[in-house]
Amino acid sequence: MKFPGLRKIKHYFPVSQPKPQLPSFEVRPELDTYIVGLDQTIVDVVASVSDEFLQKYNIRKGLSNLVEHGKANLIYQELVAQQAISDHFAGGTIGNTIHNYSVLADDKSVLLGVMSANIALGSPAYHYVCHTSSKVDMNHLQGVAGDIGRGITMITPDGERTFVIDPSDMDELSPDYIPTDIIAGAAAFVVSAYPLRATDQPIQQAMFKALQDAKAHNVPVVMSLGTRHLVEENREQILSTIKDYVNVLAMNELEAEALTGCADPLKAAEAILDHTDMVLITAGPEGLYLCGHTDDNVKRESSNPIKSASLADFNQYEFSRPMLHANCDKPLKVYSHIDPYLGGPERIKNTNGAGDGALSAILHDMAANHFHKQVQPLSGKHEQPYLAYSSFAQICKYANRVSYEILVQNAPRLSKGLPEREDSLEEAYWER
Ligand SMILES: Nc1ncnc2c1ncn2[C@@H]1O[C@H](COP(=O)(O)OP(=O)(O)OP(=O)(O)O)[C@@H](O)[C@H]1O
Ligand SMILES: Nc1nc2c(ncn2[C@@H]2O[C@H](CO)[C@@H](O)[C@H]2O)c(=O)[nH]1
Repeated sequence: MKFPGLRKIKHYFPVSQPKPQLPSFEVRPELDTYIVGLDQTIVDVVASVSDEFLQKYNIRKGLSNLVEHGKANLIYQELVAQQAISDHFAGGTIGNTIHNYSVLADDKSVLLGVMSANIALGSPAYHYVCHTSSKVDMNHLQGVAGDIGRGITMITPDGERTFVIDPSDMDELSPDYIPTDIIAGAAAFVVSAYPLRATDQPIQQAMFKALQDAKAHNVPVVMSLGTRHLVEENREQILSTIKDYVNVLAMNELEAEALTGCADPLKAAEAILDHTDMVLITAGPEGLYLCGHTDDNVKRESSNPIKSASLADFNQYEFSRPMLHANCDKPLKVYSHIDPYLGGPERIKNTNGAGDGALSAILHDMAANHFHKQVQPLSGKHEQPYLAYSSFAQICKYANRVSYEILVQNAPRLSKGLPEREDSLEEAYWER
């Protein structure tokens, strides 16, 4: 607006400066750096159980078991009677990932999924909202009449977690609730393979609409595989989805084996890189692998000890930065591995979400690159269209560190960021 006439003293409001931006929790695509996640909205009901309890209900240990409502209720009631339930946490593999991203990056993300339209105190939806970062924008969720999903998370004495999923309305997400403009402006779009087992449910179409939007707007697509038997049972569909849409694929070593037939994570990564650009394989006490592509012209040699396993000298170029295969003149496969941070915690409270934590660190690095490119487009860091801000080796360290933080707490979601001194994507800190 033009100022109405001149005044002797200062203008009453600035006319030449842009209107100051008021803070907003809602993501504004043209102003914010953010990632978007699509998920089945699930609350984790955490309970301690014995191995016999799992056998009694014929539940496959270590996996995510989809069961019908009646059986889930029976299990839930028995756990209540045994006073075995310790707490309710917000869950969902992608919900966890974007929450953790928002905590790490101290920045916004958008959750696409369903939410109970009327939230009663103590309901699954109530617990979900209470335990989600305020930086996760939930304005685009679809209201539903019923409950969100309930994931009974059973922790056996060895610290392993096993899920029984009661879906309720979690798969009702309709393609009408996929905001193309929000996806188009994102630094990354992240989804899991879980909706692929929701046969004939609206969430599958919603997921493919979101994938198409991301692809159409060159937004990197990140997919996590969920759980081993999901991959075994939907292998062909998962493979074709990866080939058509996915740039970064995350999984644990069991899921990698189910997908490729290779029990060896390096060999599995090598095979998967024929279909996608970058791959994260977490391997529990063996640490994690981050593998991908870089252009031969910009490859950088590692100064770490060079390792050989099923691939000789596999980490030779781990100081390179990840690129999309399509952006490389001469694509080179790059492999990096790291052992658990400090050898792993002395006592693991539970492993639930450790893999999701690693993925959120990768997303943070990718979003940091997107942000840096927006504010410093001429920087030497963007001479090539890199996929992430840091090198493979550096991202490994960060991802590993975040997993450790999840292992030493009781929940799959970070309640706070890393200690301030470590809150850094810079290589310098980690070298000390
Ligand atoms: N027993 C362990 N000892 C040391 N570190 C561990 C252990 N288990 C997990 N980690 C760390 O956590 C990371 C991720 O663990 P894991 O491979 O168990 O993930 P995941 O199976 O995908 O988990 P989730 O599906 O619950 O998110 C590992 O790469 C490693 O750094
Ligand atoms: N979206 C989704 N998340 C799941 C499923 N089963 C387990 N999880 C989540 O996986 C997380 C740990 O990786 C937990 O917080 C669970 O809520 C599922 O079927 N769908």
